[in-house]
Amino acid sequence: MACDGERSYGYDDYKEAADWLLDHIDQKPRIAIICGSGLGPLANTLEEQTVFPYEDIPHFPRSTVSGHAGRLVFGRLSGKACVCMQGRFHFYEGHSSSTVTFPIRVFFLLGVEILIVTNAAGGLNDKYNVGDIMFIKDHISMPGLAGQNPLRGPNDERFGVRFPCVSDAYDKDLRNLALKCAEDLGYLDFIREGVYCMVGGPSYETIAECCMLKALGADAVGMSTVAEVLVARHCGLRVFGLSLVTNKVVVSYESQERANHEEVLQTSLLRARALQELVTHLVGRMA
Ligand SMILES: O=P(O)(O)O[C@@H]1C[C@H](O)[C@@H](CO)O1
Ligand SMILES: Nc1nc2[nH]cnc2c(=O)[nH]1
Repeated sequence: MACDGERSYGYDDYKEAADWLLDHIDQKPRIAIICGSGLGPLANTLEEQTVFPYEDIPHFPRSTVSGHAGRLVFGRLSGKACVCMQGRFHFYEGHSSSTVTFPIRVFFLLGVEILIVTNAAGGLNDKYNVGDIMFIKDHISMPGLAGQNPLRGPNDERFGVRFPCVSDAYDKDLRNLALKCAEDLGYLDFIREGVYCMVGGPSYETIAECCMLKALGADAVGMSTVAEVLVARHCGLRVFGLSLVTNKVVVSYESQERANHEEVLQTSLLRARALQELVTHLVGRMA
């Protein structure tokens, strides 16, 4: 697939995609879930499914990463109308930030009010173990700090304001509800709360970069999520985010460990069930 690094979309593109979907679904979803690397099986648990490959939806981008199927799955989770992205878009695939976040504005136009984002991430915090689930309380955007903010460019007031505040990007009430769900499920041993740092990828971090990110206060590092969250907050969606810690980053020059995508996918498989149960429970308890 050609690199679309300069691609941007206008209101009519989002609207066409949303109207096409509305013509093909029975019920509008209130909750959207983005499945991270290897976390796609969550979408398979939806009941009364209607599935659309991305290529069938007007203007929808294509997913190119292993572990990302490339389908929108509509259906019911815990009785609530949801839509799941089975496969997301990343900058490292060559997509523009407009492409990466295209689905979010489509969800907004569908009437979605809550976004659940999941990702696979490397653990920076020394206390974290592989398989831990970190509820995201805040983020650091390395691309954003360098000017690659998805809201850069002309602002469309139909989506949101020019200068959105993001000190409350990750909804505290949703996080507290998720903590209660984790407690009910007996998962507290592997639940954490921390700061996600987004880097551009696709190369994993050098040892010096990992040491720097730790010093900056990040607990986990990954290559997604932040752009989606910024665009979601811009248009007023409430956000709950979680990272599955699929590997521990390497911080010693003596270490023989090497970050690799296979380990990421394997760990995702091991925690797939717990993640599904947690998200299902959380959606069930949302007002
Ligand atoms: O889509 P996510 O953020 O879960 O994917 C992570 C980051 C990279 O795409 C990949 C690295 O292994 O996993
Ligand atoms: N950047 C980055 N992304 C990841 N996704 C899963 N593990 C990692 C990691 O160690 N670093």
